[in-house]
Amino acid sequence: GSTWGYGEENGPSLWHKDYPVAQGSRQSPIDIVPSEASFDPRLAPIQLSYDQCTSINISNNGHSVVVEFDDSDDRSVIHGGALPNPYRLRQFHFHWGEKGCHGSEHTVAGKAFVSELHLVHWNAEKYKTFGQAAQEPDGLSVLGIFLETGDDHRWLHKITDALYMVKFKGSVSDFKGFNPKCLLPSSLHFWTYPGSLTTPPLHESVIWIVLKEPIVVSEKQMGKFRMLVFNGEEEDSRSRMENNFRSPQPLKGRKVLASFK
Ligand SMILES: NS(=O)(=O)c1ccc(C(=O)NCc2ccc(F)cc2)cc1
Ligand SMILES: [Zn+2]
Repeated sequence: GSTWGYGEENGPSLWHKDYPVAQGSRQSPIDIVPSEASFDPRLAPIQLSYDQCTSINISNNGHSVVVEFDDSDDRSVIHGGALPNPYRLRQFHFHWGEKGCHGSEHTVAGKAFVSELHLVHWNAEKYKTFGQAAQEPDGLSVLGIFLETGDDHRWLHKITDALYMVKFKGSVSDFKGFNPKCLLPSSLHFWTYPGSLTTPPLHESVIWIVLKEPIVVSEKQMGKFRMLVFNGEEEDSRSRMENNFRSPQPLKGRKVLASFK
């Protein structure tokens, strides 16, 4: 089909036809091999200054569920790691699999998790707009957090309770007062490497920061993500939103740095 997706006809293995950078030298996600990552003591700890963050809405963009933030000033930023300066929080979204299967994008020594949360930030100190930053090698930074199944996550229900309002592609709903700090694991130990957007246009503009420690959510909570659909309300093709992940891409000589021994 004309637009990209995760199906047989428009999925990741076909994206290179419209987006040749799909076969580039710094594509994401990757398989992170801890034993081959280099501990770098110069990496600053990750700091998330999200206390003044302003969430605006939650929406279904036909590929994932996205919570957007007001990024008109530096009220919510990430800094540390290998970042040259603070990067502004713009949105977060998830990637997940089907029931009982894996759905993360990054893997750790070949192990995939049930889902992966991406907190997307951009270098507003250097670039005027997100769109411009998204085309620059140091323009974006995405914080990746793995989700594994176990007990209910005490705060994730704030998101899963809102999913029924954005079942169909193109639906948007108010979503104010949500601080994603509640979705962080206890340790901010991370790996970092230069990569790309994991969906088209696949721009090679992301400094990835992937947390080692997953957060725990219940299978029931994950099930609520799977009641979303890729299609719009008026379309007759009904397809459950699941397996919206790209698989690991070639490392092509990149070095993965670790913030911990
Ligand atoms: N899964 S991920 O975290 O890697 C990811 C993050 C953001 C985007 C995005 O903003 N796309 C729209 C877009 C892309 C480039 C632009 F220039 C403008 C909008 C895509 C993928
Ligand atoms: Zn993502």
